[in-house]
Amino acid sequence: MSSRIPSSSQNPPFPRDPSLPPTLAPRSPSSVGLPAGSPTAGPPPAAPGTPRPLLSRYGWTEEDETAFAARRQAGQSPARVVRRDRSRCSLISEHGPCEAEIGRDVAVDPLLSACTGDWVALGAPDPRRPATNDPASTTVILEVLPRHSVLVRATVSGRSTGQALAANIDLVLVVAALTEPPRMARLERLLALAWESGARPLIVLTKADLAAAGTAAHAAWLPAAAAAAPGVDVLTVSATAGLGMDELRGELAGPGPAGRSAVLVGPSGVGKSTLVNALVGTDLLAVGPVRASDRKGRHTTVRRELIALPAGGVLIDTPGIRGVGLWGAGDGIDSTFAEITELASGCRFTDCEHSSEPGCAVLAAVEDGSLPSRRLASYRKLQRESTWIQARHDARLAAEERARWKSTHKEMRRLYADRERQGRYR
Ligand SMILES: Nc1nc2c(ncn2[C@@H]2O[C@H](COP(=O)(O)OP(=O)(O)OP(=O)(O)O)[C@@H](O)[C@H]2O)c(=O)[nH]1
Ligand SMILES: [Zn+2]
Repeated sequence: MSSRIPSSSQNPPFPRDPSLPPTLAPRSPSSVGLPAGSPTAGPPPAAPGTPRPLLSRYGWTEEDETAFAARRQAGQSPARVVRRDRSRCSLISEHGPCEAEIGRDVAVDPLLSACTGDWVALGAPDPRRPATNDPASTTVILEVLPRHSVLVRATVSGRSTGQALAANIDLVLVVAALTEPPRMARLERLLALAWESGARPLIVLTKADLAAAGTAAHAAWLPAAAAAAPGVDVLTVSATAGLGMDELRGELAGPGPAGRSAVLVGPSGVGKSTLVNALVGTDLLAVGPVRASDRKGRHTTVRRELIALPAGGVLIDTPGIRGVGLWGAGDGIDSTFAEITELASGCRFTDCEHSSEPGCAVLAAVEDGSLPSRRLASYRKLQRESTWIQARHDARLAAEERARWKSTHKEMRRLYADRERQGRYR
């Protein structure tokens, strides 16, 4: 069996979600209960405070339901984004999978627009919009509900804005292989990103069957993890041998009925896909049943990026998360380097950069050996990177502002010219 999850470019069939009842085929959006042009249409309102059984497997809580009560009254229904495409999303609604277009009131900023893991309000589209034959246009994402956490990356291309990759996550699984020597700087970068998201990082050391406790590789890792991530839990697992997997399942299932939502980050080859497959079970790549109506398989939707796990909890695995850069990770860096942040409060100058300033408590700690100089160097490097990305972002905002003014001026000049002409020829 291959341990690899297909990439979206391979366009595999929509994998069946093992958490769904076998009879629950994906429905057309109209079966989500929201016929077009009928703003009050929708599923019968639930008693406030009653979570929907299917959505609760995806993390919807009673508190969420209570907060949604007014929207329910207005005929809207909640859903979670399973995958974001250009102008639409694949979602899990309380009746099963569906698709919906992103409404015109949803922000276009990639930082704020719907991303995998977002909870959204579904409703009927704007009645002023021309009707189409596209079934996804009969249900629209009216709003992205407030997030409790979001993993953001700097966009890789020319545009220097942040891009939300995964929302409403509770855990960031920072994955590394015990068979490779610890790479501290990489670990610290991923931890900064994790803290910045608002979720809790958990270090997962894979391939324990190849580097069992007592071996040199194993022995190097635990102190390294403790030094790079003070206070962060470390789990040692082997997906292939089943070691430590129950603990991991327990972490994902969490204490409550809704489970935890987790994303995986880590370099290529450390065993993320193998981990996903082991957690999800072999069902992940199975093709759904053939539709009775037209005997067609479900070939429309590509890879699902948010999966409810059979043992509880939700796993988010989007291609974009695998190579993340930092974005505005100032607080995340401070959490990752908590001991430096604490030392810095003892520096003489509040804007101390801990490079050569007199009275620098951080440099003093390096001097007396209580702070490894490697740790300070890593901190500085991440700070520089984060500052650079922020500056690039600010520069882009300034350029956009200038462009807006330019076009406003042009428009005003045109208006004046028009008026002048009209005056002249009146
Ligand atoms: N022995 C052993 N091999 C493993 C384990 N987990 C993964 N592997 C192997 O490690 C290799 C890489 O695993 P993947 O799951 O593809 O790694 P990945 O992190 O998903 O890599 P990318 O998809 O490139 O990001 C594969 O050959 C796996 O079979 C494990 O627990 N034990
Ligand atoms: Zn200092």
